[in-house]
Amino acid sequence: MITKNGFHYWAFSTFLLSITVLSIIFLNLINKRKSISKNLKNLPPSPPKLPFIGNLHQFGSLVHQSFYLLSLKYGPLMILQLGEVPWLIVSSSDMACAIMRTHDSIFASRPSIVVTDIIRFKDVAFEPYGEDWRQLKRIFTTHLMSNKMVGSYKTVREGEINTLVRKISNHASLSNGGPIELTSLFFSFMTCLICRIVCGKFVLEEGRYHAFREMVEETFSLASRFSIGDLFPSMPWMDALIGLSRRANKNREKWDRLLHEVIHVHIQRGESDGCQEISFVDMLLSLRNDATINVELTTDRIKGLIGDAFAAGIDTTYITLDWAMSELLKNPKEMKKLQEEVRGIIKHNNIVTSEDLAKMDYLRAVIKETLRLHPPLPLLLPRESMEECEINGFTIPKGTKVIINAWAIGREAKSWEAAEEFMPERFINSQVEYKGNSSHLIPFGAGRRICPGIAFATTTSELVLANLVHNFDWELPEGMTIDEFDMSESPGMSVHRKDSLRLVVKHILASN
Ligand code: HEM
Repeated sequence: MITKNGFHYWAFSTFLLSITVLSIIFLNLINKRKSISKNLKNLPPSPPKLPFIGNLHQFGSLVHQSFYLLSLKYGPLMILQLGEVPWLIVSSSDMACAIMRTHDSIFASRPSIVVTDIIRFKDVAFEPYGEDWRQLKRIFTTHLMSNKMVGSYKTVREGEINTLVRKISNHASLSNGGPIELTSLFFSFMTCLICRIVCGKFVLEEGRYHAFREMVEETFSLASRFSIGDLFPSMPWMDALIGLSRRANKNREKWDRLLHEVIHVHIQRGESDGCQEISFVDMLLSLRNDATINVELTTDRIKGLIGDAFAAGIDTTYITLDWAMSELLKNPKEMKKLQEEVRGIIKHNNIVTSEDLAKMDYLRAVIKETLRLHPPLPLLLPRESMEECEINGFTIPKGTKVIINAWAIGREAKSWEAAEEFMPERFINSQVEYKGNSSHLIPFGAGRRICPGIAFATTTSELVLANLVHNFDWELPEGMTIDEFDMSESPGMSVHRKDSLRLVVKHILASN
């Protein structure tokens, strides 16, 4: 029972406690407000927002183009509120340089993304910055994508190019001038090539190619958008409600089964099964006992590394081929110049080989110009800051999610004359390289997170393109004028042509 005094004592202490708690909350609020307004004062500008959706209403399905238009008004560093989450959008080469070079160590992490978090194994591309990522990237770069390894894929690459050229020749001789669908040919070519390098020829022979192709298509369609959970983290259940989480989990299970089977088959066959091609999977399995590797190569990590090669290597490279051919058809003078270069160098053979590429400056310029105008990942891959820092007088808080608009940077008026035009000549005698110190040409990103597949992707694209323009003449489908040839983009994380590329193969070299 509470006495009168006791009651007073209880009431008084409750009163004191309440005052203390309220004061703490009040002081906290004031402090928070102070720190928010301190940060707000220095934050990059933002377009006006609507309640709840933020700036989501200000862009259409081609997000990189909408970001570009907004950046013309709000500047090269702007904050867009995507639902509940603020994102820093970077749209100039100077600001990209500040993020990916000057402050690279701060911006080298990746944010969590709902779908990729479900689908991925322990991989390189989406692993947050840290020792695990460092070790996995070293393995990926040294044992799959080093210049030496890229050189060693010569036979496989040229074999697949031969098959591609044969398919096109057959079409040309049988089709009576009907158009050939190049987009799906490029996709098949890249899937076969990556399959052979990563898993070995026998995987292709055993029909798993179709399974990989299906998986890559499904993964890209899933990973190509922000989920509701990314935009509104307070409502993660929405993704389950609309079935996205179930689709992503199903995709993960399918990858798991496929990769498990590939690893299991490799372990059973061993390296000494008489197959001449030592694949990336063989290499990874042998590295499990290598004392120089500073990370345990668990099955999850091996799956992650294989998954990266498929997810990062196929789509990006075949998109480059699609856009390069499209630009050459849209610009016949440039096509002629390229054919003259290639045919001038390759006089007697009908297959261009890796050794011939060194002499083809215009060809290299065509691929660079294609990647400037059509970076396959126009917004690169997202980054996240690990500390607060200051850029261009603005405060960028720790944990800021960052998008770098390579598509906009490829069109920046101060870096590129007649930026919208396809002019490969601009790269002849120019110092601009993908890995160079400038941040004008960044289709592969830059800094610690730079794409490890540059040498592989550029050699492969150059070689395919050289063979296509050397062996064949190309025209638009009958009745279509250059002005009618549609160069529209389709929405997504990787940006394809809206329509698949259909062209007429007009003439085949006599030697074929
Ligand atoms: C034209 C073809 C390609 C393009 C345009 C491209 C573009 C990119 C871009 C923009 C990034 C993010 C870079 C950043 O955050 O700064 C990236 C990362 C990556 N790419 Fe590529 N890529 C291509 C081909 C390849 C190939 C052939 C492979 C391997 C088979 C590959 C493997 C990777 C990996 C593993 C990462 C993650 C790197 C990391 O997070 O540290 N890419 N790529």
